[in-house]
Amino acid sequence: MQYRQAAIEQFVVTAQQMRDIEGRIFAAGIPVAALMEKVAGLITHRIMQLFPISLSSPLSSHRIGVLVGPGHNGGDALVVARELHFRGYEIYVYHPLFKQKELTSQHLKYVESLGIPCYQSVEKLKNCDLFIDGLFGFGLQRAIAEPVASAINIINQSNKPVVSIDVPSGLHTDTGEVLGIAIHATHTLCLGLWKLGLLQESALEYLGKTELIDFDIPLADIKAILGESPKIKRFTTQVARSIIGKEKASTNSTLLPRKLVTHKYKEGRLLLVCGSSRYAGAAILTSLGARASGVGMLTVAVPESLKHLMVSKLPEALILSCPETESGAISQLLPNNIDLNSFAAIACGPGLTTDAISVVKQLLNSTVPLILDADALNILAQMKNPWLEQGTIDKTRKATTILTPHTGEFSRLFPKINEKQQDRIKAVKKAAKQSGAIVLLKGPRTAIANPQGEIWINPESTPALARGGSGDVLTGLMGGLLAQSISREIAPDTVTALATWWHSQAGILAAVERTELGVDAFTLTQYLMRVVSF
Ligand SMILES: NC(=O)C1=CN([C@@H]2O[C@H](COP(=O)(O)OP(=O)(O)OC[C@H]3O[C@@H](n4cnc5c(N)ncnc54)[C@H](OP(=O)(O)O)[C@@H]3O)[C@@H](O)[C@H]2O)[C@@H](O)CC1
Ligand SMILES: Nc1ncnc2c1ncn2[C@@H]1O[C@H](COP(=O)(O)OP(=O)(O)O)[C@@H](O)[C@H]1O
Ligand SMILES: [K+]
Repeated sequence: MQYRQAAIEQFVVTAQQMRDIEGRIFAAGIPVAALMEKVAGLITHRIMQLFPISLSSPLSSHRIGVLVGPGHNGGDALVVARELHFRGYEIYVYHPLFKQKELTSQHLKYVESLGIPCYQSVEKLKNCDLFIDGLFGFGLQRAIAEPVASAINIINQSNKPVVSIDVPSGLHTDTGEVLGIAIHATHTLCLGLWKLGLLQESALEYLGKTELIDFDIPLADIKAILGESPKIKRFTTQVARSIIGKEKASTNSTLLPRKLVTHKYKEGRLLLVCGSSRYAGAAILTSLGARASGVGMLTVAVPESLKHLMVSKLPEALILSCPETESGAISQLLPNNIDLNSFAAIACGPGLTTDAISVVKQLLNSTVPLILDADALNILAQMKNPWLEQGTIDKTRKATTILTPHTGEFSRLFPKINEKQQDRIKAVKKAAKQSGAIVLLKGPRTAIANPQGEIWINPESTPALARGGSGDVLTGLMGGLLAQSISREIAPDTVTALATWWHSQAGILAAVERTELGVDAFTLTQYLMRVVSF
């Protein structure tokens, strides 16, 4: 059961994949109507938990407006309407379109026969306290037209809670794009498997709280369509925990438990290259992110003028003071005697300024797993390196390369990928294939792709992280994890996703305790450890 839940929460489907899975289970014999009853029963149960008929209910009355579209999303809504009616709720149905699928039309007929008022004007539902949105699900094909568009507008203006069945009506199931207008839900009960569009940034403002209603689609049918190892997955807390599961914890259980017999160099040697006299704080924040990862040995290369500051902030780290340019950036060389290939991983970029170009070139020539962020990405973009278009960065470097752009850095690095902005998942997939690197596209729904087209999506985050310096923390944390992962055989794209998950969860925890405005980047570093002491 636990295995099923963990697996099902990871899967992500397009509308076509959902249709294909649905097709298999119908072909195997389950009647469409039986499945609809089952699904709608689960939705009813959940709505009754969220909005019970009791003194503790968030509703002032129990009048519920049910919005019914022409397809099976509308059919689900009608079964929910019928069941809630029998449970004592006062139901009003709005069904704007005459042409309905057969099953939907039958349910409407029965609902009408029960004396439940059914209207073609949404105005008649104006006294309802709650709306259930069954206008369109994954069958929405084109922009919403009148009269439904105006009805959605009225519902959105009402400021009442709205529970959307499967997806908020009006959102494209795959891209999350708004097709004309969309329902602003307060709750989205996604049916069976997570729809890709619900993980796209453009959908976020419309979703409200999201949850999956598992209706027991056999895993074999899911795997038959998505493959044994699905290409797109959500990086859930269970995934993070399963990484622990691969190791036997010798002492207390933390994210990456250690063997009893070990030493600092076995627990990861990380080199950070960051900071300038202009952006000294970036070097500190990146280092504190790395510190929180538990990395065994941290070395930080900074311009020589930052050395004392860094020593005072990070007494445990080895600070390499590098010669600097007139502008205060790290210049041509790290100290000559440094053997870059002795590190398990290198992370470079925060606060560098674009004057540190020679250093980035030098690091690209190393054969160590390398994370490039911030100005290192801007430098890479300026270099117009052919690797970015030939998919050969990893092969040429003979080591993993991880690029962590936000949207602006992404468009500078990959100017030719002018996918419709909505489909960030498609864009990051193309970027990874085109460059041969692992690419992490930052934002409210960060997505990570490897060159083989495998994608992790970080499903939870908080706008509290939209704050200068929080990306620097991520780079350090990721560097520390990457350095430690080498001996643990965790794939680098998984490490990238693990760092992203950890960073977001720390932001969420900090925002709960301190509000969204209380999560400055330094504070964020102080919350990281609390997330993973499971
Ligand atoms: N998969 C599963 O396992 C299960 C799925 N279930 C449920 O089924 C839902 C999917 O049902 P669905 O395929 O009938 O599609 P749905 O979204 O209701 O609407 C399609 C209808 O709308 C129409 N239409 C399209 N665009 C339009 C527009 N702009 N303006 C006007 N009309 C438009 C289109 O007709 P068309 O005009 O294109 O011929 C068609 O009639 C799914 O989301 C879930 O709730 C569960 O019951 C059981 C398990
Ligand atoms: N609205 C948001 N919701 C969730 N996470 C966000 C949001 N905005 C930014 N973030 C996260 O915060 C971090 C910001 O990184 P970045 O843009 O590089 O900032 P900086 O360079 O100032 O450190 C990224 O991890 C990003 O995913
Ligand atoms: K819907």
